[in-house]
Amino acid sequence: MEKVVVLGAGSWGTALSIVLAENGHNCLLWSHREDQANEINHQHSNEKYLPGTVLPTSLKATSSLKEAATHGKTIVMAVPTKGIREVCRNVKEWIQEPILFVHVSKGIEPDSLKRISEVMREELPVHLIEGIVVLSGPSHAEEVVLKHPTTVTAACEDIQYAEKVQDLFMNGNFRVYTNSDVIGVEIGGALKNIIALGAGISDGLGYGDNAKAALITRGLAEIARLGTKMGAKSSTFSGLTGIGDLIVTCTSVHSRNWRAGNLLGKGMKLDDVLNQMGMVVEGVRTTKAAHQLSKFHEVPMPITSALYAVLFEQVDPKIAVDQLMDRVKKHEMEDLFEYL
Ligand SMILES: NC(=O)C1=CN([C@@H]2O[C@H](COP(=O)(O)OP(=O)(O)OC[C@H]3O[C@@H](n4cnc5c(N)ncnc54)[C@H](OP(=O)(O)O)[C@@H]3O)[C@@H](O)[C@H]2O)C=CC1
Ligand SMILES: O=C(CO)COP(=O)(O)O
Repeated sequence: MEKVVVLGAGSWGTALSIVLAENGHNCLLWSHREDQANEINHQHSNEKYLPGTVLPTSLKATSSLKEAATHGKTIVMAVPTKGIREVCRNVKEWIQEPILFVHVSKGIEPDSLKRISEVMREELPVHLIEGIVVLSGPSHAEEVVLKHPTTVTAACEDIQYAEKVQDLFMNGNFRVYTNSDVIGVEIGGALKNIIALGAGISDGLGYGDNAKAALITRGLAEIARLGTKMGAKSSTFSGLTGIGDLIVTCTSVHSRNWRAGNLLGKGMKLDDVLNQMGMVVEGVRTTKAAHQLSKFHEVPMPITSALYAVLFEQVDPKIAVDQLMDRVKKHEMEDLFEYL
């Protein structure tokens, strides 16, 4: 039994805390809202983020970051990308020994263009980091709490830390693989949200399965094109954190990115969509970051550019789709030519 703390009591932080608590670990879940920590401790529920889910009584919550930071030697960061820097800055004040950090957030920081593990290394003193592992894959919180079979990947350049995280989380319903390609796992997990927004828009416009299959397949091509340029292994994109997460996010009604895209496709304005969602829609900020990355690395990313135009330049979604279809002729495998 290990002592593990999870920072961030939204859907994913809570679902992962349940996995850890039910695996027999002493898991403490930190919420930045005292009322939510009280609800978890006394009602054994988190109605805003996982309605109807009964939390194990062994799962404890706190709103004290000091208590959380001194609970054990493993910290799972489960706040949205936008909150990672702030939480790292605040928690490091209380940490007293090297910590194995696990992050589960799927995004890229706009402007700095940093991946989450890079942001964490910028904010946390090196002597406080035992290792940083990214845990990612096709895994909607709503299905994890129902104990439906789920597979994810724990990635770290130093595979012993990925294996430690595999041991912590793995059980009969939650299968964890390991990988050493941190760049590929982080890029795949972050950029699939852009394509999921696009798939939602396509469905909202009333287009069918042909269009969605096209978005998933050509979306993967542009994610891999950028990712490999950034140093990822191309094989990672055919794994759980690449095509696996793309499939689940583009096809599931649980996906906040798909749902947000669907409302955009039906004509709702972005601000109204985000207000209505009430949960994080990572793909919006990541579209901005990926658009910047594609320019920086001079990698064509037509679907990302179309999404950028819809989200930030008020281009009508139908016109954006027409423009994607009207692009110049291409060979499907042109990316492979570079490697032949
Ligand atoms: N939900 C899922 O199925 C999965 C999510 N992920 C990823 O996990 C990350 C977290 O997502 P998820 O849990 O779903 O998001 P939610 O929107 O469900 O919850 C976010 C939680 O983080 C809290 N929070 C936001 N900003 C801060 C901050 N600065 N400091 C402290 N707490 C903060 C929110 O608090 P408040 O209530 O006050 O807003 C809320 O409790 C995302 O990057 C997402 O892509 C990955 C796999 C699956
Ligand atoms: O990453 C996820 C599933 O793997 C969750 O996706 P959403 O953030 O779109 O709900």
